[in-house]
Amino acid sequence: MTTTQVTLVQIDNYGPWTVTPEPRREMDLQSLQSRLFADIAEFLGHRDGYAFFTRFDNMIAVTNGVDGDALATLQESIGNRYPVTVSLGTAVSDRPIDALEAANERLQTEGSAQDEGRTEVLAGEYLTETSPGDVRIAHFDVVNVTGKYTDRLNEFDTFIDIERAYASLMRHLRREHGALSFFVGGDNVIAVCPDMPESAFSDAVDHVVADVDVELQVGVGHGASAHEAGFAAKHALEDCRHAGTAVELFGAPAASD
Ligand SMILES: Nc1nc2c(ncn2[C@@H]2O[C@H](COP(=O)(O)OP(=O)(O)OP(=O)(O)O)[C@@H](O)[C@H]2O)c(=O)[nH]1
Repeated sequence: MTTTQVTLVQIDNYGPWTVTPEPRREMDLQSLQSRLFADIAEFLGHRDGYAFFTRFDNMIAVTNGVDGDALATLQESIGNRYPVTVSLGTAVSDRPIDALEAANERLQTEGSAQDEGRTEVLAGEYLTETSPGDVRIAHFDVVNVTGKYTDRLNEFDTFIDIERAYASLMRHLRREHGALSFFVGGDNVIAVCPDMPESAFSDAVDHVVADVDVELQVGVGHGASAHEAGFAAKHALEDCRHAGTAVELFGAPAASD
């Protein structure tokens, strides 16, 4: 059974800050947001967590193995170095969407994202132990994106097709399984999944072909942390490339089939 620890990172009162005392230059906001994401990704990555940029003002992280003290250090360091602060809500569940819901609620009950009195909330529950079956990651990519898209179409039309495939996949996995899928660049989507049978991954690939006519392949891995599971998934994806298969599982077998 998977046990995913999810942390919601929310920039405090960011909307008002972006327009005070008047609207700020857009590229200044973009560089602030990407630097903040890079810092959070680096901090959590060194502790074997994964961070996803999602909307940048809110980011979602898988933090199995990271405790409240470490997150407090992250929060303090951001407060010292940036003109904004962050709140961090964390929760644990067997389904990633349920962990995120609970993490989100921890911030929502403390006040609005645009409440100037609600800053630097650090709330949550943290796993005290980790085990190899806790995190399951599925790493999807488009089969031969270079030959079919990058070397043939202009970048914007390629982007439209990749985003359509991402939207189709993320909705399907959210609806059917409570998984959280994130576009991570290029033609890659990383899905944080609960226990799912192998057939669920081939169903997801079939769904995207039928829905938007984009062919995906996927490697699936387990681990005690996001890094361990994600690394195994990358190896499984390499197996797809070599074997020409759509789905490969790495390590422990899927829960049931
Ligand atoms: N985030 C992330 N991006 C990757 C990774 N591997 C490749 N990419 C991105 O995906 C793009 C396409 O690379 P590939 O997926 O290897 O190319 P492809 O033509 O689809 O080849 P096949 O996957 O073998 O079918 C690269 O330009 C990178 O931007 C990865 O592990 N993580």
